[in-house]
Amino acid sequence: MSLLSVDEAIARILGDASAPLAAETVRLDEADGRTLAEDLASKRSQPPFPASAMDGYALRAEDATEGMRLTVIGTAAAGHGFAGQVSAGETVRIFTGAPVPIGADTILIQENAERIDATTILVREPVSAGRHVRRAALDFAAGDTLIAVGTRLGARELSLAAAMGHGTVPVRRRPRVAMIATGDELVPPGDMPGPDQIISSNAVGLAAMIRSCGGEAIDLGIVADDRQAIGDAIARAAALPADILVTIGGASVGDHDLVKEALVTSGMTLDFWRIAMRPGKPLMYGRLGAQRVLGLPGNPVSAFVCGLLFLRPLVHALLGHAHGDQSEPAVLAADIPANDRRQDYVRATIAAGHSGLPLVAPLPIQDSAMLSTLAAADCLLVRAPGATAARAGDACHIIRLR
Ligand SMILES: Nc1nc2c(c(=O)[nH]1)N[C@H]1C(S)=C(S)[C@@H](COP(=O)(O)OP(=O)(O)OC[C@H]3O[C@@H](n4cnc5c(N)ncnc54)[C@H](O)[C@@H]3O)O[C@H]1N2
Ligand code: MOO
Repeated sequence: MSLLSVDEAIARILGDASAPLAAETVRLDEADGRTLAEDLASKRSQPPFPASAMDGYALRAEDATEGMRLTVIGTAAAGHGFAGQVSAGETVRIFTGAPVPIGADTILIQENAERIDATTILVREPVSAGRHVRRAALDFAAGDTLIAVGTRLGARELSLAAAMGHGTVPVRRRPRVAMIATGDELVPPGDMPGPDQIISSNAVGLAAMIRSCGGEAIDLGIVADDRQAIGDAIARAAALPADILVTIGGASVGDHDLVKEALVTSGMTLDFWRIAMRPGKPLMYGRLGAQRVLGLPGNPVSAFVCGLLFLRPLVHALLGHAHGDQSEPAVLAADIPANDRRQDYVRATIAAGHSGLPLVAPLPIQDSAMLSTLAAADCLLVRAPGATAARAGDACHIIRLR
């Protein structure tokens, strides 16, 4: 049986998400992690006036010579400028952030001024022209485009947007991802499993992955391995305004693997099922109305790796981000055997290498049910289909997990 390659599967999924979701306007305090939908230009200049960077005295550069006595004619504080003008032999007491008064062009820091009496100071050290004055628009000017479309907004961009005069920003709508876990054996996290049962661990991890790449996760819970129950859950999901439906488990060939059949009965157009990948072979993709359907295998590591390789790029594509190769070069720390026809994603640890490249050691057991090794891994070592045996010191490629 010839299986679809990982690259072809990614291309098919992303080909179905060529247009990003619509934009919406959100308040800045709700915009953390959102993707900017338009270039953002500044509504104002910063600072809007020449501003003092220090506490001290505003004066004219030519008066800033050692031993000079100056008359203090007023005070300028942040938020309270001095209305008058500074002339020869005059100074204004000034504080950090205050507008530099007209006529003054230099700040003498207070450590270098001696207060002689209530209205006189002595310049103790000379200061060069323009010192400690932030010119108007030093940071940015009105009209400057400072944050590019497609930027994921974080702490730095949000502060900048606020300073630019924006109270709201246009962002891409968050891709909504509904999830259904299937399996008679599953109980929700926190519940005590009965005999023959295990805890449904995949959805909570996938939800975290979805949120961290900019999507919104809607967990529809656990559904029994029953045609009717799965069909009902699919109908509930299809009625939601979700962009992606993720099913977990029941994707393989066993008698209880009913998800594909239930989806097709519900009207899904199947694009592909099963790919040349380990873990993750039973991956499925299709369309159910407006929703893209990603059928993930139930094995916890398979579900996670398929989430990383297919769901994350899909969410990114709906946010308008270009898809790039997630892998990077590394060096093997151990000999590894030849690969078969499936692209392998091997859990591995990273040590610092002499060449500057990460030195990668595969973990000894690669069972796709083992979450402890997934959590212990620093990266996935990517092995191409048909790759020959490789030796310690050989080049390789990894996808970082941390
Ligand atoms: N005869 C064959 N058997 C299997 C094949 C095959 O090609 N021929 N493929 C294997 C591969 S590869 C995988 S991966 C699994 C995937 O199977 P399913 O997607 O049908 O998953 P399930 O059978 O429902 O579950 C597999 C395993 O994972 C556990 N599971 C399921 N859901 C969850 C969840 N939400 N949280 C935690 N664990 C979950 C489940 O209990 C099973 O242990 O099929 C192989 N079989
Ligand atoms: O290839 Mo399946 O995805 O575990 O192990």
